[in-house]
Amino acid sequence: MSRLQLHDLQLARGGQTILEHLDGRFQDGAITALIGANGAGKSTLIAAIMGMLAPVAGRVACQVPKERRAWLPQQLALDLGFPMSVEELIMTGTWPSHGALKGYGADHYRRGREIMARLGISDLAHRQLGELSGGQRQRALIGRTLMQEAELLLLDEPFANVDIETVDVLMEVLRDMARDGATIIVVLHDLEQLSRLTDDVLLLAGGHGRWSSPEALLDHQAGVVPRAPRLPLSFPEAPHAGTA
Ligand SMILES: Nc1ncnc2c1ncn2[C@@H]1O[C@H](COP(=O)(O)OP(=O)(O)OP(=O)(O)O)[C@@H](O)[C@H]1O
Repeated sequence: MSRLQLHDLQLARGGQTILEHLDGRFQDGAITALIGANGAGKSTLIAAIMGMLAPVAGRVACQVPKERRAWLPQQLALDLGFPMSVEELIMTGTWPSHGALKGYGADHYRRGREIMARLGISDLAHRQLGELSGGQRQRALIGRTLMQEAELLLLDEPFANVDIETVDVLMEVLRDMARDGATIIVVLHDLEQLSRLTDDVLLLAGGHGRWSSPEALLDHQAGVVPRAPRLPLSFPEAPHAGTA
């Protein structure tokens, strides 16, 4: 089953085509790695999937309701300087379905506490976001998507500037969300993380997309540079239009 499909998608930025003839299905309950060199078009594709960028041609078919779609940008892109506690942030996860003005019920608060316990941040509930470490902040942000009951989750380098223990916790939570049927797409640059976490790979290169498996990608990388720790090093040639 796939609730997110790309059909001959063409995307442009500033009048310049960035990606074209992009096809494929993201499987429900699977975690897909989105990889590619800087400027390959990863953020552009994410913007299109989130409905923030209209395609030049083709389409994104997404059956996940808007209130169940969540997008977690790179931490650096987030302004977390405004006064808000960890608990308050997590509770905002109810906004897309419940509205921002209705206030929260006892059930919401109970779920919020369960989520913080699961993420190991209960003792930080009343801490301001600006006073958190990178790992603590990322746990809180993932907590918000759990509160939202996100069924489509896009994450841009979620493990950057995050401690090893937090990486383990977050990977476990993401795997659980996928097991519950969520479609998860994660921009990654780290091969080890990719092989631990993901089921599928969508590689962007040369304006095209190519689907692969983590195993095939790792085999290819091992042949190119033994013990290569980081992506991107070299990618298999992306097929040209019509040959995919
Ligand atoms: N608003 C914009 N106007 C014009 N060009 C843009 C705009 N945003 C991005 N681009 C260009 O589109 C191309 C794809 O950018 P995109 O941010 O999607 O790549 P990326 O794969 O996410 O890169 P990175 O790994 O560096 O985040 C780049 O050449 C970039 O310079």
